[in-house]
Amino acid sequence: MSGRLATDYPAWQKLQQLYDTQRSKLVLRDLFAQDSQRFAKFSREYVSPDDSSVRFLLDFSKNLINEEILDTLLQLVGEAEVETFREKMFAGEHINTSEDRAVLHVALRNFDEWKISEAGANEVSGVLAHIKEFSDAVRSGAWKGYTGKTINTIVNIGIGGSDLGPVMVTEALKAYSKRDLTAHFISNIDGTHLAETVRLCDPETTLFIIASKTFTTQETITNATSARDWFLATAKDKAHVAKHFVALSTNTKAVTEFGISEANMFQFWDWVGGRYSLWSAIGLSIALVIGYDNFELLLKGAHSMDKHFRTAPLKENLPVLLAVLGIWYNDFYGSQTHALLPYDQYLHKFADYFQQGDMESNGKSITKGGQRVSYQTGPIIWGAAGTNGQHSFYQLVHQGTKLIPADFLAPATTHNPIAGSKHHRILLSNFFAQPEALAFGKTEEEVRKELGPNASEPLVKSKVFEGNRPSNSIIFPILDPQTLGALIVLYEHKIFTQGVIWGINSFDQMGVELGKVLAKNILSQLGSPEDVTNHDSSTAGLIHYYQKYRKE
Ligand SMILES: O=P(O)(O)OC[C@H]1O[C@H](O)[C@@H](O)[C@@H](O)[C@@H]1O
Repeated sequence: MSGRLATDYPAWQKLQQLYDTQRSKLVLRDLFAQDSQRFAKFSREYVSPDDSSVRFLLDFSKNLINEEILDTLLQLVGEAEVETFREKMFAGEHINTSEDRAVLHVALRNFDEWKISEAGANEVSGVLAHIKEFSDAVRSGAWKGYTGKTINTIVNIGIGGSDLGPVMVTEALKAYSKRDLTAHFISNIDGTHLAETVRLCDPETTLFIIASKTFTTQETITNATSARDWFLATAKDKAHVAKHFVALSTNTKAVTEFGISEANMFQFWDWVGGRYSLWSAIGLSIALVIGYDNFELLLKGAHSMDKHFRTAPLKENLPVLLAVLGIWYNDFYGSQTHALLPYDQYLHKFADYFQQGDMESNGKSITKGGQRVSYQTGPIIWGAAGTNGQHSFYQLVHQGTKLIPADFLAPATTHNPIAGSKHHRILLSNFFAQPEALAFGKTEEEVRKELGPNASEPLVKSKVFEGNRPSNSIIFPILDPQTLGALIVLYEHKIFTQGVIWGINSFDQMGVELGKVLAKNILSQLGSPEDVTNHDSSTAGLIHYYQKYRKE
């Protein structure tokens, strides 16, 4: 029910009891030793309901759970009415209550399969056709710049959801990219980002894509204006802007005021949240880089996971399973963070992407009913591609004082089988070894045996790995567009499920709005020290120091 506190559910109380009474028995070494069927019980294979070549294995057996705990976690999903809310989302009900909006990113990849009556949902295929037509024209060379040259560079200017999805996906699917089309992404308002990027561009062959749902975001509009100035410094005539600037937005008025014609605007709708927008017109840069057909496959893979989420029983439902495992650590073990650790260089932006996806969605402390929650909500999401992380932060994950649940992801087959796939075998041996080491550690006895009788006590102790650190492992045949689509949606619906259980609105971002307003106020006071008013002494002191030393 909207606004209910998670602690009100009987299953929540039972989970607390289970945690209190069974925690000491939840030792992975013992759990595996006692049950030869543990892997079979706690792993599931996802096979796309639309294309059986798209599949992956989720192994969640290395979690601190038993069947009773899993059943109770799933009971919680039932009591929180996740399935009812899920149907409300798919039906286009306004589940984003604070903004009175539908949450329909699922409609963007629906290919008219499910009937969705919300205004705009029937326009999706038209925008996809526009994306296809335009991306084909640029990629084939038919679209020319103002001097008749072919476009060989695209620059996406956007921030947050209008940047991270395209960045992550174009990196993830680089193996499918058109290698003679270079893609850059400018997001930061720091002029360095723009300056260093345009150094690499030729105005005659560069296409700027201004990506902003609202078309009012200060960073994006400022960057877009400066990019246009840079372009016009060479092109001179404003009429040439039409061949080099397109916009992705819901705000036609602001786009045309900026000087981009409606014909070069790709629409989407207010029911697409920024962090869920890569499936919309915001994905234009993806279609340009990997081609429209591959973009469509990405959407198809996403839709298949929507279907799975909508139809699979809770116990088989992968987003639901990931969600409840997360809740178990976040709310009962007190874990503050969750690591995403892809063993695939192409996925090196995956954790960055879900940092926004998860933390902007579930970083809330007020329920939909307006009550302050008395429990933990969204975790801190972080991570890096393996094996790099192993040589930086894994030490703490293995032997530090914190419990850090982690998801390991890897492809069975690499796109780059160099040295006869030797690299990939080494990579994957690490992908298998790390969860194993985290789960089972190394006992004092094992260390003593290894070091011999003369080893000092402190050395022995320092080499003990307590183990019992939980993880999920996800392994898929190869990172292709459909699989990537499915993996992204796996996490999207995990986030959705958790948000419903916590009773929060996962689809607004009021915390981001405050920062924007405050910065605008300060910007108007930066001129001279007398203008700096209504601040605490710290903020005023910092601004004064800046005013003293700036050179412009
Ligand atoms: O696409 P826009 O409107 O420029 O917004 C960019 C970003 O702005 C804010 O940070 C938030 O609202 C994000 O969710 C959004 O993705």
